[in-house]
Amino acid sequence: MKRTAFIIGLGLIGGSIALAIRKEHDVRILGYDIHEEQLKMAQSLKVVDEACHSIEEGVKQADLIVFATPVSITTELLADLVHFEMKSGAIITDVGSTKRKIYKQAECLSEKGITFIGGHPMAGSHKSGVEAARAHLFENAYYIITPSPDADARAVIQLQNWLKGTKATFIEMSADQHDHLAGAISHFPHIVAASLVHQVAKLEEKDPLVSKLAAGGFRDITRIASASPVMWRDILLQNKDSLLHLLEAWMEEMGEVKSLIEEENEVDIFTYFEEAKAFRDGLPVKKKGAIPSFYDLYVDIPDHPGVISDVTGILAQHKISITNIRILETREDIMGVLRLTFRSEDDLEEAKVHLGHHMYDTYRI
Ligand SMILES: NC(=O)C1=CN([C@@H]2O[C@H](COP(=O)(O)OP(=O)(O)OC[C@H]3O[C@@H](n4cnc5c(N)ncnc54)[C@H](O)[C@@H]3O)[C@@H](O)[C@H]2O)C=CC1
Ligand SMILES: O=C(O)C(=O)Cc1ccc(O)cc1
Repeated sequence: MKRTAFIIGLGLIGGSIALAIRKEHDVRILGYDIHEEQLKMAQSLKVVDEACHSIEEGVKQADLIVFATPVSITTELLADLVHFEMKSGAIITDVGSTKRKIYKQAECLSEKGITFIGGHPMAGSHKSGVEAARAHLFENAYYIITPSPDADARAVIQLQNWLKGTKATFIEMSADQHDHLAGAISHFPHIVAASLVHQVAKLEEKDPLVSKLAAGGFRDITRIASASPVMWRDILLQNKDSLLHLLEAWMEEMGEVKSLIEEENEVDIFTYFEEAKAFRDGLPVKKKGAIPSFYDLYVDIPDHPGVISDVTGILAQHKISITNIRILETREDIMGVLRLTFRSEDDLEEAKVHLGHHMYDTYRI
């Protein structure tokens, strides 16, 4: 008899987890989503084998239960689990971007002998929905798990075995530490990205040219502002304390930057950027961390007709897929830069070698 996994919430992350589980296990995957069309789509994309019409229906059959709903919903749904029949030895986990409130809510499960181990794959995208789900979404990313101090070590290992198809690196920490760190490197940057977009949107009311000019750096730093507002509303509400501290610290720092500009303090303004650059340049690239797992390779390209098809042709010849391609700069008479995004570190390294053989200069940032 095949083991059964049950995924609740068949969006980007629930779908990607289901695909990653199937890659490594001969398993029956059940799914439930409150939105009928997501459920149907998940079935037609073969992300799940069977659709359940209620959470209770899936829970009683499952060896692994994964909550992949927005964090406020996960918190609510966990409370219902105590009323449901469950297989002995079943493991329950979640993928939410916040952990403290979910961990607190799950205490009522451990009191009943039900195993809950919280989790958060630290990779994803600004896209939503099962159509965007990919088995390799979490490859090389960190996958944080937040077991309670008295969690059964065997259950923690079993969970990692269930999820080994993610090819992520598991790391354990407390829910408090998770929220503190994720607040700084993931949640707070979303507030900043959204605020930058608001600032430009206000300016556009006075000068519509501004959004036409908003290219390059502005687009890069605000990409995450295109993510799901429901998901991010919930994250902010669930990590309120960490985010309020971060906001205070940020406003204080902006006050200091303001003074440096008012005083035209050349030395300290230079140092501000120099120190930020040194820290940013020193962030791990190969070992993917909190920064999501994008494999970007930059290629210097001469301004010459046919150069892009030459680059893509070399990759196609060696059967290397690219997930994204973008020309960052082309002006007359100067070299342009092409940004190629790959699915994995191996693809990127291989591309580097083959492009190098054809005299292309490549680098990572
Ligand atoms: N998007 C990302 O990059 C990442 C998201 N996460 C976390 O993963 C979780 C899911 O996010 P995504 O997959 O991106 O969102 P999504 O919007 O793609 O999927 C969420 C799914 O949950 C379903 N849902 C909502 N309420 C429900 C309910 N009451 N019962 C059953 N299903 C319900 C929705 O219909 C939707 O299909 C969130 O907790 C998020 O914090 C974690 C890592 C990365
Ligand atoms: O789109 C991006 O780069 C992200 O920031 C993805 C992301 C979103 C939420 C998470 O909890 C983890 C990763």
